[in-house]
Amino acid sequence: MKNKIIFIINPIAGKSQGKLVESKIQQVFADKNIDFSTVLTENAGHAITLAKQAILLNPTIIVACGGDGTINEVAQTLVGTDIALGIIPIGSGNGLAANLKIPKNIDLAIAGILNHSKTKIDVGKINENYFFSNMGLGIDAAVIDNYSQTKKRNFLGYVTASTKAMLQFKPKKFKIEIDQNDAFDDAYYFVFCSNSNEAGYGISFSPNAKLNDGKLDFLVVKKLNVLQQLQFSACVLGKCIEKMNRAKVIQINNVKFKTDEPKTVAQVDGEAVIFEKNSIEVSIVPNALNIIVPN
Ligand SMILES: Nc1ncnc2c1ncn2[C@@H]1O[C@H](COP(=O)(O)OP(=O)(O)OP(=O)(O)O)[C@@H](O)[C@H]1O
Repeated sequence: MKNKIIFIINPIAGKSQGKLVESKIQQVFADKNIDFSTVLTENAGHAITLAKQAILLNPTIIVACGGDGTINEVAQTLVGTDIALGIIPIGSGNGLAANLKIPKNIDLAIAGILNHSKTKIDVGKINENYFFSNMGLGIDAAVIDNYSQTKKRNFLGYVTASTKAMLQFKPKKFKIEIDQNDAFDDAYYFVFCSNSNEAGYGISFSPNAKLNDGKLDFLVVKKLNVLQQLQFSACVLGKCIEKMNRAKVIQINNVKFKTDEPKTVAQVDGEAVIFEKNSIEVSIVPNALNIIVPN
């Protein structure tokens, strides 16, 4: 079947290279006898609308050009369809693209859209929505919440947001049910479910996670004092959190979080999301997304 490719480009992702990417795509694809088109997002959430409109045109591939937030919006609409997701990673963190070994170099990433293989990956589900990389309810959610309020969409922005979160964060109380069994009931510093093995910038909280193992890697860390928080940061950098005795790492199918708080701030694929329910359910949907990766 002849490919028809639609590129959805976030112009403000990462270093705001969206327009440059659009012109490079047009240069590369113009003489390739491939049916393609490009469209730029205009605001947060717009990629969902654009992807729904794109699906009506019967493409074979929709390419998300942006970071994990843009990928999340585009891929939401593709779960369970035959249309494959492509990625040109021009975000700041680019965790999912790193796991899929999609190059950050724009020219190489575009070349990988032309010369690709198809595969399937698992998809995470949080209440009614999907995630593709990871979600969290602890300090990471506080970091992302701070980051969403900063204008610096780069590593320095994350460092500033992390420092502020470390100074202000109060552990969150959850009753946690795993695979239909009561498992934990405590106050937590870190609560994280991951489909992918990278969270962005080469940082990993779940180095053993696999995108196609039909499982989520679940990590909880009980509340920590200041020294233990420093140990946690060192363990994140050393990719060995599971060695901390206040941490538990388990592979799971689903998890339910119950809280007495009226609102819970979560991070979902690196974007802050507020849940106004006292129950949050997270599960894995195996092989639910077609994806293309460079050959
Ligand atoms: N034109 C736009 N103006 C403002 N925000 C936009 C626009 N288009 C998309 N967005 C929003 O920008 C946010 C950030 O996008 P994205 O996650 O792709 O980049 P990033 O945060 O730089 O990368 P990463 O998530 O990999 O760190 C998303 O929430 C998306 O909805």
